[in-house]
Amino acid sequence: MMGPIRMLLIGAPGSEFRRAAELAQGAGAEVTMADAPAPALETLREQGADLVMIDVLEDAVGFLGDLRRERFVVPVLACGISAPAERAVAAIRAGARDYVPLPPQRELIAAAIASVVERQAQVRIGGHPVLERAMALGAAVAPSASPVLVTGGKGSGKEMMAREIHRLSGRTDPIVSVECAGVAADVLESELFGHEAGAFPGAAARRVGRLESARTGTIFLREVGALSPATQARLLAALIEKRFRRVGGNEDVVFGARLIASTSMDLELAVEAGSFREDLLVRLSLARIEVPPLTEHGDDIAALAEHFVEQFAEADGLPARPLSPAAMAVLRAYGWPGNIRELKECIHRAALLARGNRIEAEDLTRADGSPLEAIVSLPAADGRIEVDSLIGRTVEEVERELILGTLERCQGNRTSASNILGISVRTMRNKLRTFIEGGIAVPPAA
Ligand SMILES: Nc1ncnc2c1ncn2[C@@H]1O[C@H](COP(=O)(O)OP(=O)(O)OP(=O)(O)O)[C@@H](O)[C@H]1O
Repeated sequence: MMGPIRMLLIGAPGSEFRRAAELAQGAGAEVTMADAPAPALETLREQGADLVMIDVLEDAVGFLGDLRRERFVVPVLACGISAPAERAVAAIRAGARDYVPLPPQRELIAAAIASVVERQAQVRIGGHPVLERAMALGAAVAPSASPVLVTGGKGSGKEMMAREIHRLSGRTDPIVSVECAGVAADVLESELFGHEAGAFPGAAARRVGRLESARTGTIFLREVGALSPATQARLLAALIEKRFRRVGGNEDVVFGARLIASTSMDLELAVEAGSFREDLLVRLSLARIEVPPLTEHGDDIAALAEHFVEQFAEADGLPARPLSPAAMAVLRAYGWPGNIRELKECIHRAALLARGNRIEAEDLTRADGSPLEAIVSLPAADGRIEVDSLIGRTVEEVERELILGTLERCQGNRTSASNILGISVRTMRNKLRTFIEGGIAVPPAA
């Protein structure tokens, strides 16, 4: 079970607020209403929430301060009925993500929920054997209680894999996902293990952590390599003893959830560098699944791109615009260092920027705005290759130059170059070996 988004609405009950709750429920959220910040904090301590919305007529700034002091990590939206601008600004300054005017618009509430649901997206695209092999491994380990380490490049689909393993595990409690990178060590410790009243100066009351709220479901730790040494030690002890204590507590809490951790860093290197515990890595690595980079299942690019086009069109309430053949060729030829997430963001930008009734090659850009087209090398626009300059050369020569030229463009990256050329990495390696044996210089591997 994935579990619906838990949304907490804080404000005096009124028709606008009821409307916001109805819209949120309509968008798939499970809504809890609190008529003031104090009972809302109680709810957060006991059961947490995925998204909070607070009326700026309440003390939103004070509430955001309480969240910080009690080390909660939860996105907060401010809202209000023609509220004075300074109240909205103060809430944003105090850490609210955004301001939603009331009465609420369906799209705004849906977008707010979608930003949280993004992580829960269920539709999995792609049938390339390389990805299927990894998925089969995930399915094989799903029923066991053993921890799983999911490795792979940034944005390659590690969380997607974790959710798939959870889905196939048969566990009825939810999967709870925690981001470990970029969160202060003490905040993360409370987030994971909870704390008792008085554990630290801001700890006004007991708080249940995510390991506890996952019950017998799955706890997913994103970028586990970012855990502090103290939290690593606590986590290892919890895995061994199947129980833990809340921060500042002396009562044991049963740890019944299954742990799945992801990393895009090389944890063996982190062990060598002394920043990650070897005993924890050994325990996490009992079941290890490598999610392949997008270029290794390049045949899935078209289906993924079309899926994202439809997804964004639906979210914006617009008709989906197809990708032109030239745009598709650029997508296939690009190296995708940021993998599926980069592809998804690229399609999102293109869907917003495209002016015509198709998404064209020039609509595809990287996050810095540079056009993808300029980065990839493609045959002439009409799809035909300029042959005049090639006449007189042997097929073998042309093939060699094409391979070496592509490899150079890819800064030596064998996988990207093979994908662009439409050959397997093994064929690429064999060709390169022949070139080297023939005394021809080959760009070093990236
Ligand atoms: N097979 C797939 N089909 C459809 N969408 C996918 C697929 N794999 C990943 N995605 C989407 O791509 C994005 C990145 O995936 P995900 O968050 O699982 O990657 P990650 O490797 O965990 O990322 P990070 O390295 O940032 O932790 C998400 O929006 C996810 O929904």
